[in-house]
Amino acid sequence: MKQIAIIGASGYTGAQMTQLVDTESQLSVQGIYVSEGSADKHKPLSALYPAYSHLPYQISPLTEQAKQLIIADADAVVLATDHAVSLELAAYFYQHGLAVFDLSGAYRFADKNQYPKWYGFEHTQTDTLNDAVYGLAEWNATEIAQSKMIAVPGCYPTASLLALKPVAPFLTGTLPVINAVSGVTGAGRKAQLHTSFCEVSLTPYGVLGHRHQPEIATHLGHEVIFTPHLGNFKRGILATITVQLTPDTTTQDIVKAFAMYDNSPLVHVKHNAFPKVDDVVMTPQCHIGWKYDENNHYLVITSAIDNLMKGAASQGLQCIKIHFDL
Ligand SMILES: NC(=O)C1=CN([C@@H]2O[C@H](COP(=O)(O)OP(=O)(O)OC[C@H]3O[C@@H](n4cnc5c(N)ncnc54)[C@H](OP(=O)(O)O)[C@@H]3O)[C@@H](O)[C@H]2O)C=CC1
Ligand SMILES: CC(=O)N[C@@H](CCC(=O)OP(=O)(O)O)C(=O)O
Repeated sequence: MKQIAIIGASGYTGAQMTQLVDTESQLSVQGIYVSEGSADKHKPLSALYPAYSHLPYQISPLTEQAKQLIIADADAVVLATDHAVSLELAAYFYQHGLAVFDLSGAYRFADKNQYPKWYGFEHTQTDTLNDAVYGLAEWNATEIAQSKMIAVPGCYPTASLLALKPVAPFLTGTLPVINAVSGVTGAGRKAQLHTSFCEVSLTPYGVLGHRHQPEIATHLGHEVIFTPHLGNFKRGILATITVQLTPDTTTQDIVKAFAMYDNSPLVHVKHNAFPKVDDVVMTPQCHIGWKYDENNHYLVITSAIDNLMKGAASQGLQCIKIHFDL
């Protein structure tokens, strides 16, 4: 039995992670935590999320004493916290010998020079960063098994990379264009004006400047144009990607490329049929649909995930299971 501590458990991804770990027979929740000064400390999780009334967990403040207890009792820590919070906590628990599964972006770039521009901080934890691997579960299982420092990918990068990586060998100099729409839970639980009910209306944001553009480009090995949109629904991401392939690429080449997912139970690929967000909401799955025009060599791929599941918590759980060989 592996003991998992979940930090940031009152937030959307942390609460989802708690529910997922609770259902696993070989995993146990060591404890669930928020910041020391949190308004939610000492509350039962079910007080925040009545849907989790069957879960017995009480939220604890992450005091010095709680950290010592985690180090003594837990095998792994899930960080469902803001990037700047994860930056410090990941290094702290990793250096104390625990496996760390960080849902934030604090360890997703190997190059520390990327962080000031995209995350607004200097990466001060270079020893831990050097050992970090990117937890794209279907692609990096060997690395995830071998390292105790796993940077779980972002939600948009997960949807985009699962769709694009199989066809990477056929890309040309023309940049793939990714248009993606996310549900509002993607922005987290804390109140913000732009995610309040009366303000949300389908719109692009972060145009030519979102931090997931370099994350996708880095882990694809090819520059991309990425435009995220906020949609007026709670959960889910739909990314539609248009890409020009080399002139000798055939439909059969693409069929073969996506066949790499034939043994991946969580990725479903269809030719000439496209997914809907509702097909994947509340599931750990990624659904991909594609169509190719052999005359102009343009491929359109659509990828759908639940941002809190395959885009965060359930991919984190996949990484935990790969890492501990469960
Ligand atoms: N939402 C999504 O779809 C996705 C989110 N992510 C990433 O996952 C992380 C969590 O996101 P999300 O769940 O949406 O965020 P939320 O804002 O919903 O939750 C953040 C959690 O962190 C806690 N927290 C804040 N400061 C500290 C601290 N110093 N110590 C311990 N706990 C702290 C908060 O509680 P309190 O403030 O009360 O202490 C809360 O429980 C972020 O890095 C995000 O970028 C990644 C993929 C998808
Ligand atoms: C709708 C919305 O606001 N989405 C978030 C992405 C959430 C996510 O994936 O966070 P990471 O940065 O940890 O990957 C955003 O665009 O910032």
